[in-house]
This record gives sequence, C-alpha cells and structure tokens, in this order.
Amino acid sequence: MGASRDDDGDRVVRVLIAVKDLTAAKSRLAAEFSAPDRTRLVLAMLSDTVAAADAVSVVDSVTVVTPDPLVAETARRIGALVFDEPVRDPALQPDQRLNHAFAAAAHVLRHGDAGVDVGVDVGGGETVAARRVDIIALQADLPAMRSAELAQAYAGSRRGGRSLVVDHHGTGTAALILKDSPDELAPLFGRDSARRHTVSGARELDGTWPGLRLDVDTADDVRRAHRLGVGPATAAVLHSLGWSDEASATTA
Ligand SMILES: Nc1nc2c(ncn2[C@@H]2O[C@H](COP(=O)(O)OP(=O)(O)OP(=O)(O)O)[C@@H](O)[C@H]2O)c(=O)[nH]1
Ligand SMILES: C=C(OP(=O)(O)O)C(=O)O
Repeated sequence: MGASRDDDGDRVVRVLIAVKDLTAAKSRLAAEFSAPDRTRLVLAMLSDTVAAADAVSVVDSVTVVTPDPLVAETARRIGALVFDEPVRDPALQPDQRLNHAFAAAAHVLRHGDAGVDVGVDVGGGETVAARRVDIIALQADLPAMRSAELAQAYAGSRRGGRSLVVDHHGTGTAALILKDSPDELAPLFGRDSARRHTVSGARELDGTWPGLRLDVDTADDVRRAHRLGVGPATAAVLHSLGWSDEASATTA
C-alpha cells in the first residue's frame, strides 16, 4: 500500500473482498483437491490477491468481509481489515448472501458506522464524504493478478459511477469499481454477473489484464493461473502438492 490518495489529492480507495465459509468454499475444486487442500488453496489465493491489491499505490486499505474465523485470522495476519459478515436472512439465496455481504461492507467503508472512522473529512456532509471513498469490489481468487493490472483498471474506471472488469470466461465479474459517486455499490455478483452489472449501468473496462481476469473456480483455472504465474503463497501450496515451480512468478 502506498500513498492513500488519488491524483486529485481528494480520494480514498478501498478494496473489498468477500470470502464465504471455508466448509463451503471452492466446491468446484472438490474432484481434484481434498477439503484440507482446498482450504489451504483458498487462503493462499486470498493472501496473494490481498498482497497484490495492497501494493497498488492508490489503495488505502483492503478489507475482507467473511463469516469465517480462519479467513478473518488469515486476513488480519496479512494486513487486511476484517468486516464480520452481517447476520443474514436464512431465506437469502447464495448469490444474494454474497451481494448482501459486499453491499453492507461497502456501505460502512463509505459512510462509516458507530465506531468506524470513514477516514475522510466529513465537512460538507455524509454524502460528500462518501463520494470521496472509492470502492473496488474484487474477487478473492486472483492468484495471478499483478498490481499493475489493478492499478490500470482503477485508473481507467469512470468517475461518477460503476465500472467492471469482466472475467476470463466473459460472463463473470473480476472487479466492480465505484468511483466518485454518491450512489451505492449495488453489487450483482453471481451467475452471469457481467451482463447484469452492465445492464444495471456499469461500464465495461477494456484492458489486457490476464491475471486480473483469471478468477480461479475450477481445476483448469488453477492450471491456467499456474501457467501465467501465481503469487508466492499459492505457489507454495501448489509446490507442496507436487506442482512444478517452473511457471511461478511475482505479482509485481
Ligand atoms: N462473505 C461472503 N462471501 C461469499 C459468499 N458467497 C460467496 N462468497 C465469495 O464470493 C466469491 C465467489 O463465490 P462462489 O463462486 O459462489 O464460491 P467459490 O467458493 O468461489 O466456488 P464454488 O463453491 O465452487 O462455487 C468467493 O470468493 C466466495 O468465497 C457469502 O455468502 N459471503
Ligand atoms: C461470483 C462470481 O464469480 P464466480 O462464481 O465465478 O466465482 C461472479 O463472477 O460474479
């Protein structure tokens, strides 16, 4: 993490990452990875994603929203902030839970809460203060993301609204960015989220960002990320599972 303000000297950029309960995480990897290995991989990918996001000079903080104590402990250890997932309505569908968690955490990061300092001068009113806090909602499983990719995506995102980075499949959302806007994040993650974010007004960002776009859901995605070069935590887990180190690279 470097300087905490954008070029105009008046912006705070906060990255927000959601991680669900580890017992339910990465079910699509179950055929090729045991439950303990999936847990190690999820935590390692989270660590590499947080480290790469934290190294972006305009990023002020990285917050992980999760209901899972081990995820929370890992996040704190690597320097992220933790937002406890709010108690949820059991009737919510899984994607609604994810979006509820993102929306609640984003609201607190922008508007503050009892005891939470939003970190900006609230002179001019809460809406003006919130407008100075930009949010990058980011997938947790981007082990091949380079900091420069995220920096470019943020720099290219539009002011006054939401922008998105479509994932490598072309259907999902790797990142949703809210910049210089009085509006809320309004996350619509889940199946077909790229289309839903676009239809709801978010602008698709154009850029050659293979690592940023590569969210890992399947064993093929793990192989793709490994070929592209994963961060050190993910490389260490894959190495321990017998994967060759040849393709490993840094996330600079
Ligand atoms: N805090 C929080 N994060 C969630 C929730 N549901 C999903 N996520 C996270 O959002 C991202 C995408 O979620 P999914 O694709 O549903 O789950 P996954 O663990 O990546 O993969 P599968 O189990 O194979 O679907 C992952 O980082 C999840 O950990 C939730 O209810 N709360
Ligand atoms: C939740 C999403 O991703 P995935 O299910 O691919 O992890 C999404 O792209 O909105």
